[in-house]
Amino acid sequence: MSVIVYLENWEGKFKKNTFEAAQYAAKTAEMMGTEAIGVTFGDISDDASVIGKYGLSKVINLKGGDFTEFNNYKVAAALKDVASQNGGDTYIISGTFNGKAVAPVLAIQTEAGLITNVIDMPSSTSPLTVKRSVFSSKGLVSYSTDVANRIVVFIPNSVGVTEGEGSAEMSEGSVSVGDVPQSNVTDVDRVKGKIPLPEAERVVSGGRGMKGPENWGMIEELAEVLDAGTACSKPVSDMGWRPHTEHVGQTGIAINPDLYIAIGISGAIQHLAGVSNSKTIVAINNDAEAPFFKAADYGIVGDAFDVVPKLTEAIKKFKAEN
Ligand SMILES: Cc1cc2nc3c(=O)[nH]c(=O)nc-3n(C[C@H](O)[C@H](O)[C@H](O)COP(=O)(O)OP(=O)(O)OC[C@H]3O[C@@H](n4cnc5c(N)ncnc54)[C@H](O)[C@@H]3O)c2cc1C
Repeated sequence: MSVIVYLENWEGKFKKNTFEAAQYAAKTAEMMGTEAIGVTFGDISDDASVIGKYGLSKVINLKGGDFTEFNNYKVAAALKDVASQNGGDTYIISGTFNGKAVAPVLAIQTEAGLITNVIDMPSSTSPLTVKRSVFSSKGLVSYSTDVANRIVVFIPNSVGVTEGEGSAEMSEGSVSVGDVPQSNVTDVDRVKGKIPLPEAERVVSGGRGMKGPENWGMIEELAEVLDAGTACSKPVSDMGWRPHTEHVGQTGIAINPDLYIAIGISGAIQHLAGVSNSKTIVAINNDAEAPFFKAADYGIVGDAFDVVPKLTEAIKKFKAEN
């Protein structure tokens, strides 16, 4: 038995998600008394040895025509082949867009027990037992599988990363992926210069209380001083005030930042479904009865147009003095 971890890279670069997956796999392998092997695809421009700081010593790099474009069937087939070459029975995948596309295909290919939405390290590895978030984050369950192959898909930023010592060796591997279904990306509309929401450690979000798109400058300014991503409620993107890529909630993106600041958002259950996994929630609303205050760790009752510029200035001052 061994642990196989999908190490995603973005145009050859590793991000925090990759390190979190590496660390999750390394700790799971330690619990199982075995080794964890990372698998990454395509040309890597980053120094792969850095993965070792998160507990992995071995990374296999798969290159070639099969892996120049992302194809979830090919990635799944490759992970399965690496596992069969190395006695792998436990797969760790970060629940990114790509990770969520790979995991179910891999589950079918390997007849594995698939556990998604995991928010913590396993409490046991025999049988594999993990805590997962259910019903749009309104509940938690402990979930076990005793199937021979198992796949853990954890919610990004739910377990965090701690940098340690160590260095990983990356070697080129070869696998056979066989004939797999092909779906092609026909067009890419890239959002430039922004922190992608699923990876953001801090998010500043605006709702209908912002009155109109012309007022988003203060959301962006607060986001800039906090090095945060920007998000919005569904009506805001439906009205075209902000792009749909910023819509968070049950029907939008589910996020997991360390800090979520909700400005002029009422706190409807469908909105909370996508943001309530945030570690600290701050709500700013001029209605003291707004439901968001029940879900928030900190609340400011006040007019956003008065509070937000003052908050931005206070953070700027704090940063300048510290
Ligand atoms: C099937 C379904 C799925 C849905 N999915 C989602 C989803 O994924 N994401 C989502 O967000 N919504 C979703 N919704 C919509 C959701 O129910 C709410 O209607 C929506 O979240 C409300 O958006 P809001 O809080 O921006 O607007 P509002 O409900 O209009 O709230 C605006 C808030 O701003 C406050 N405010 C007004 N002026 C100021 C001011 N000057 N300063 C400070 N505060 C002020 C008000 O007090 C109010 O609380 C869904 C609904 C359905 C039925």
